[in-house]
Amino acid sequence: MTVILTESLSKRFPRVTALDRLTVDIAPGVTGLVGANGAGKSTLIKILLGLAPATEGTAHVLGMDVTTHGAAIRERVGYMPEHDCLPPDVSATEFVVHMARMSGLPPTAARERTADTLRHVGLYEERYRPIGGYSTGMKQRVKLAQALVHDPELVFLDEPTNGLDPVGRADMLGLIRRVHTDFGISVLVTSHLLGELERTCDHVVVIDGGTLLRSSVTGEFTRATTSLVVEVTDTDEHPDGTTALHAALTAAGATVTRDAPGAAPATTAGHLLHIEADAPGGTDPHDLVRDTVATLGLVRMEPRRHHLAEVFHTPATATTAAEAPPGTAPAIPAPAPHPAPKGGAPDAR
Ligand SMILES: Nc1ncnc2c1ncn2[C@@H]1O[C@H](COP(=O)(O)OP(=O)(O)OP(=O)(O)O)[C@@H](O)[C@H]1O
Repeated sequence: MTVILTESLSKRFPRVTALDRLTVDIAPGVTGLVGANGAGKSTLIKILLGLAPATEGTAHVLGMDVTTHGAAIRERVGYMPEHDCLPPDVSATEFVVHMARMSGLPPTAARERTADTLRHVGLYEERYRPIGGYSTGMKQRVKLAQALVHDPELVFLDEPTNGLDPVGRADMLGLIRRVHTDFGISVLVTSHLLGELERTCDHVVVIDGGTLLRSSVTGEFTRATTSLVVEVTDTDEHPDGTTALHAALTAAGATVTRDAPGAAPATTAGHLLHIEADAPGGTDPHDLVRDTVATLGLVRMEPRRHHLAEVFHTPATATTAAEAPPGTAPAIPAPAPHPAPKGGAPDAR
C-alpha cells in the first residue's frame, strides 16, 4: 500500500531546480524526509498538498492526483508548516477550534476535538492564554494540534523540531511517534537533523538538491556493517594501547582504521579502532582481535552500525567530515546554486 507516490516529479523556479525528477513510493507509517536547507522538502510538501503545481511528473497522495484532487487531499491530510504562522492575539483553543471549523467540523465537534487534541499534544491550562505569550515549544504543539484536529489519515510535519532545545525536541519526537501508534495516522516529517529521524521513523527518504539520494527502511541505514569496533583503554604497560593494538593488528595483516570510513568522528575516536572483517587467511576477525589483545587492555568489541550521515559521504565530502571538530556531525552538502542556509548546519544527534 502506498500513501505517497511521485514519479519523475520536478519543480523548476527561474533560477533554481527545487525538485529534479524525484520518484518516491512511501508506505503507511512514520517516514522521515531528510535533506539540507534548500534540498526541496517544503516544495515537495506544497506540491503534495496541491498548493503548488509541479513543472513535470506526477504525484498521488492517498491514491489521489495532486493536480486534480487538491481540495480532497487537504480534507484527509493535516499540515504543520515550518514557519511561525500563528496569530498572537488569540488562544490556542480559539485558534484550533477555528481551524477545525475551517475543516468542516460542526461547532460542538470542533470544540470537543480541539480539547482532545490540545490535551494530546500536552497543552492544558495554557490553552486559554493568547498564543503570543507561548514558548517556541508550545507554539510547535499548537501547530501540531491544528494539523491533527480534523482527524486526518496522513500528516505532513515540516521541521517540527525547529527552534526546540534537546528536551523539547525529544518530547516532540515522542509525540510524533504517538500520532502514528495511538491514532494510526501516517506521518511524513521533514528534518535536517539526521539522528532524530533515525530514532523516530520507520522509513527515511533522503533528498539532496531536489534529487533522491536514498529511500530505505531506517534499519537498513543503521544495519550492522562487516567491520568491528574495538574500544581500547590505556594501561600503565601500554600508555597508548590504541597505537600498540593498531600496530599489532596491522602487522598481522588486518585492515585497521581509527575513524569509521565515512562516519562522523566520534568523541572517543582516539581509542576506537575499526577492523575490516576480511582478516588474513580467513581468520575470524573476532579471534584475531582476541588473540592480539591478549596482552593489551581491550574493553569493548561490537559490530559497527551505519549512521544515516554516511549517506552523504562521498570521497569528495570525506575531507569536510575529517575536518569537523571531534564530536560534531558532518554537514549535509548544500546544493551549489542555493543561497546561504537559513537554519545552520545539520547534525546527526
Ligand atoms: N517560490 C520560490 N521561488 C523561487 N525559488 C524557490 C521558491 N520556493 C523555494 N525556492 C527554492 O527552491 C529550493 C528548495 O526550497 P525548499 O524550501 O523546498 O527547501 P527545503 O528543503 O524545504 O529547505 P528549508 O528547510 O530551508 O525550507 C531552494 O533553493 C529555494 O530557494
